[in-house]
Amino acid sequence: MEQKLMIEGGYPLEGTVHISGAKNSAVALIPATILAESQVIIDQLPNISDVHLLRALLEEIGGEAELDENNTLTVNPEKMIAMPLPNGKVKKLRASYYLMGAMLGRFKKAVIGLPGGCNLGPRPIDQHIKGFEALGAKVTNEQGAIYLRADELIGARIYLDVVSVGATINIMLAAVRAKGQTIIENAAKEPEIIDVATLLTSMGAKIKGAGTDVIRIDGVEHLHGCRHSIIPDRIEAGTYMILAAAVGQQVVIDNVIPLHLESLIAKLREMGVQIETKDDQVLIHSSNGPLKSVDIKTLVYPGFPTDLQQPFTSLLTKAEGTSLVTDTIYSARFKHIDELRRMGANVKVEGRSAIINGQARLEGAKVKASDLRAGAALVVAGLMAEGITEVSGLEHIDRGYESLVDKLVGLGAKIWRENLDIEELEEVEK
Ligand SMILES: CC(=O)N[C@H]1[C@@H](OP(=O)(O)OP(=O)(O)OC[C@H]2O[C@@H](n3ccc(=O)[nH]c3=O)[C@H](O)[C@@H]2O)O[C@H](CO)[C@@H](O)[C@@H]1O
Ligand SMILES: C=C(OP(=O)(O)O)C(=O)O
Repeated sequence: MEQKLMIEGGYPLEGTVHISGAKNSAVALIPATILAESQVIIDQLPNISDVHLLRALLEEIGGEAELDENNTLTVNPEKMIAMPLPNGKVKKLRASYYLMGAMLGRFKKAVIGLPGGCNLGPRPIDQHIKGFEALGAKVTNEQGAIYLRADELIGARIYLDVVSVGATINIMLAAVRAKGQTIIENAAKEPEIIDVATLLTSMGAKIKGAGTDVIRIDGVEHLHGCRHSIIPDRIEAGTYMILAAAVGQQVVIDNVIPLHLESLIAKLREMGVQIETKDDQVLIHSSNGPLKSVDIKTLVYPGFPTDLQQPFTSLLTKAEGTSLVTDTIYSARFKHIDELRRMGANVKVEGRSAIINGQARLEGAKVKASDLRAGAALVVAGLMAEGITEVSGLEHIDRGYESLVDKLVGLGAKIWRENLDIEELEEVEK
């Protein structure tokens, strides 16, 4: 049954919230297991729909993949085959494109339907394809599916024209099984890339420089099983930090790597939020006075993450003064703005920027999450607003936030799920 989120705003948050494993790592680590020749175990995966879909995709290609109640995934990749996946589950998430690199690496061929995921405007994969071609693959697009074939993969020097997390990881997945050395120049430096490189290295791959903008990979003939523990989700952690800054009294964000969130911490401090960092915790204290407006520009890591732009915009509706939010990664990532306006926010979008006039009095409304982080933005707004906010489009939020309701209830929020009524179901089906 389709559901909606109900939020009664105005209750302060207090307590500790535990952060799950990183979605944007998980969605690459799971396809990476295809490359091994024996059992791979990944601990602490987030319990989210993207993980369930990818687990099921591993079974579709003949693997054994079991997720237990502790969110540990055990994959036996031995019986996997190069099954074409032109349609179906691959269309439901963006990260299914990692099956291209992993299957190309292992089987030297793959057929993968063009990926889905959040609709943030165009999400090209030309740099992934450029990389696969440089390694010797023939790549064609036939009726919405990408066909990849190679007699053999041979290491190459690949310069990325745009810094891309997806292309960096995908090329790495194929290159670990290529002959000779691959050098990825202008690589992305996100922590999730280091996490994937750590898993591959535990499997026997030879990778140097992950986390810098030049990655060197010496291909190997065999990759073996291993056990890996995923990094914490910096975007989930950042979302709770924003929530705590918006409506928190004293909130401890537990299981986080503060270094991964330096850009957000700096911006929150600039707004007047009091933050303490420990080894694996961030503490947010309620601010003494009103929050100050700030400008943000999303950039590749270690810049301000595009995935936190939307929830951060909700927080800025509360700040004193005018803020400017510019998304240089996804210039159309502003579908949450109309919904925030319905709740009383004074925001307008001009080109790739949103201009936010602060100190708005938000009021509960019926709103729709158009994508994952738009959903997070509406949860922040709903908790700040007076009255009840109803958020539909929950399937987007469930792609990326494990136990959102339970975690927020644990902090004292009034939030619950309800089934959609018949009229709302008809509206969804239109
Ligand atoms: C650099 C960056 O912030 N990446 C974010 C991006 O990753 P995601 O992997 O989706 O995007 P990429 O990092 O690959 O893309 C970064 C930029 O390069 C462009 N591009 C990408 C690949 C390509 O072949 N051609 C091309 O032009 C994209 O349109 C985008 O403007 O969204 C994810 C989900 O929201 C985030 O978790 C990532 O942190
Ligand atoms: C947009 C996101 O996810 P995806 O790229 O998987 O759609 C996200 O994590 O914010």
